[in-house]
Amino acid sequence: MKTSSKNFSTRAIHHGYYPMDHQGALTPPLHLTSTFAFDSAEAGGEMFAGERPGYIYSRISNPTLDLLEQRIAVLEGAEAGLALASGMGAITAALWTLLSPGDEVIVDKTLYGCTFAFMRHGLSKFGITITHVDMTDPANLTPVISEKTRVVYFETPANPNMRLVDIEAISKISHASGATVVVDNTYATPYLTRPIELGADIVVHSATKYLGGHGDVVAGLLVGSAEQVSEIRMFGMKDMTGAVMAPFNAMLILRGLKTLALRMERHCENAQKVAAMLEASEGVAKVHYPGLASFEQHELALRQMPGFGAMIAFELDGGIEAGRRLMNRLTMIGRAVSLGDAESLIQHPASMTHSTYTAEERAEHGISDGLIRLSVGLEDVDDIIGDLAQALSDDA
Ligand SMILES: C/C=C(/N=C/c1c(COP(=O)(O)O)cnc(C)c1O)C(=O)O
Repeated sequence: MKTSSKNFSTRAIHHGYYPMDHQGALTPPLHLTSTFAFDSAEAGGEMFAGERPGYIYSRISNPTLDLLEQRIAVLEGAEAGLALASGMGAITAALWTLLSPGDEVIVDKTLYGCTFAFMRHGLSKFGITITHVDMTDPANLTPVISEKTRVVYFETPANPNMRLVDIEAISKISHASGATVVVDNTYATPYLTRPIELGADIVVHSATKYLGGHGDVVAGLLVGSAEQVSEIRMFGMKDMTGAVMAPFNAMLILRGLKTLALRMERHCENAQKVAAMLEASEGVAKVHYPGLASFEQHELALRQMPGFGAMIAFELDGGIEAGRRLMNRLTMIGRAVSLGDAESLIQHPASMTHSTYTAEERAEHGISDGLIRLSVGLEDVDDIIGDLAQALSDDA
């Protein structure tokens, strides 16, 4: 793996916190408070007016969340960050803030199921036009984007079929037309890709996944310019969604970030071996993993990702029935949605995470009925491979 951004782990562990400012406490204090007292009535009024810094109410800001927001911003190379209740909270708070009736959003052909539902069945109820473009070829964006395009949105790699989007190329075309580029960086994490450094404006995360990394919290994060983040905080989060992260969850994500680099190294190392084993296995029709030479966008993966992540999508010769048999035969790998946990997880997008798409929409958006999604965990890779091999063997 090529080196990631400089001092990534050191910043993930130390940035923004000095123990001697907190009675020497090595671990940052957990501010389990919903509200904050004011020195005086005047001070309170000045804080509400934005004339005096300070904390008012934890639906607006909280010291524990502040530290997490500073850390994710520095790791993503952004000016500012915002902690929210979930990935969907981050996505919806950003888009409710950026969009008004009559605006258009251009999205890639493949999105996580609930993001797709929010765009297609949520925003469209309020006069926002959603247009899907196959962004694997940036040239497809040029004829579609217009002065009405407020946001260009995509995931890279995309959940669940692993499509990559060239962040730099799409950002150039989007900015030439005055659109804001929002990238969902859940699959890659800032350890493998920093969209802001490649020209994107806003990055959103389901921190539930790799950033928390232990399957014990639902959370969201967002980074961007100080101005954009402040606007999303005070409008999209405080008023439009109320999607506030609990301080305890912020502490869990802060802890997850400390080992993110370590975990992504092992996740990637395991996934590369698992992808190679699947590709060589009888009964496996196709494996979609950016680190395989056979991956359609392998060249872009080499250019955009120093490591290829730990998500694999694959299809079996026997279609979904064989896929179900495989999943049901596994003894260690968990049959569960979500991803990025220490535990390896496997699921069937068409009937689970992407069941928000109709069958026609799935076909149109590159989510085949036979596709299986595997989140490669941190177990010993021989055990992951062994579980898959025994589950595949009875079908071979
Ligand atoms: C069950 C959840 C899955 N995903 C979620 C998800 C979200 C939404 O993130 P919250 O679940 O609201 O934290 C946003 N962006 C991406 C690329 C995601 O994969 C899943 O796929 O298995």
